[in-house]
Amino acid sequence: MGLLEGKTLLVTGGSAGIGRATAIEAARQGADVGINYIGDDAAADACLAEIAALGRRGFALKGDVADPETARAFVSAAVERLGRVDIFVSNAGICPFHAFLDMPLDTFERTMRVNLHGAYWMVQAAANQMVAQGGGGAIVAVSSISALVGGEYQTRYTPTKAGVHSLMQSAAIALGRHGIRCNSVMPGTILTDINKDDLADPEKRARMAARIPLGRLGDPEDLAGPILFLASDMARYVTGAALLVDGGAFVNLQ
Ligand SMILES: NC(=O)C1=CN([C@@H]2O[C@H](COP(=O)(O)OP(=O)(O)OC[C@H]3O[C@@H](n4cnc5c(N)ncnc54)[C@H](OP(=O)(O)O)[C@@H]3O)[C@@H](O)[C@H]2O)C=CC1
Ligand SMILES: C[C@H](O)[C@@H]1OC(=O)[C@H](O)[C@@H]1O
Repeated sequence: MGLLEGKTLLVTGGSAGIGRATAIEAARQGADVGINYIGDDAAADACLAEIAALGRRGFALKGDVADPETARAFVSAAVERLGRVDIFVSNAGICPFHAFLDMPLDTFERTMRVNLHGAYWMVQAAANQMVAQGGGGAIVAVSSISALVGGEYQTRYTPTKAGVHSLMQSAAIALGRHGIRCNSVMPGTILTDINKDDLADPEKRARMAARIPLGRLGDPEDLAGPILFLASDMARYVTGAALLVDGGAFVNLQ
């Protein structure tokens, strides 16, 4: 029997990278799965096909997480298609690399709106559904090692990841009385589309890899287990926690 047998799980940014790996592993573990994405219809369809091949129900909702209306639509679609929301994974995010001193206003605002505002409205919509249906629930947000350490070209990104971590801590307090647990994962450097341009520089890629005691950059599938553990009943007494999933990069000072 799978870890998530009989549960329903929603994940934002489920068409690619960490969200996609999480969606597919959740289906493998017995969950029905709804994914949100913003643009890549073919990738969303491919993910749904994998969920169906695992014998689970799935649906996709296209929409921008920065728009609070997308959160309401995603949760409504989940109730209509899957009946309820047991687990919510807030994952969608962007990271346009740019220098600090000439940061364009629109790059700053877009990153805040997608990564932080988007997580806030999505988590609130999912929590309202969990409270209304009863029986508790689990919320996992994808924060980052970047909540704890900086990046020269990530000055509008790292505060959003610290904000997501903080949101899970406060939501854990607000929702504990409803039996809803809220935790975050903090990935290190994971090979996905979000950083393929940045890591195309072989020198930077080698420098990032050299910092990792486990000897390699991460793959999206490395996150699925930790996310789904926190989402599962095996973590029933864990809330307000943050789990680094970075191959040991953070602790490697010297
Ligand atoms: N990769 C890494 O090294 C790390 C990533 N993270 C975090 O992990 C999360 C996932 O990143 P990752 O898997 O690498 O990224 P990817 O670029 O591989 O995937 C991003 C996903 O989010 C979707 N998406 C992007 N913008 C929006 C939006 N405005 N509304 C709805 N969906 C959106 C994309 O949809 P579509 O396919 O349609 O474009 C896609 O499904 C992010 O929050 C990121 O900050 C944290 C630490 C490290
Ligand atoms: C996109 C970056 O490569 C990635 O994003 C994060 O949150 C990590 O800290 C990496 O810098």
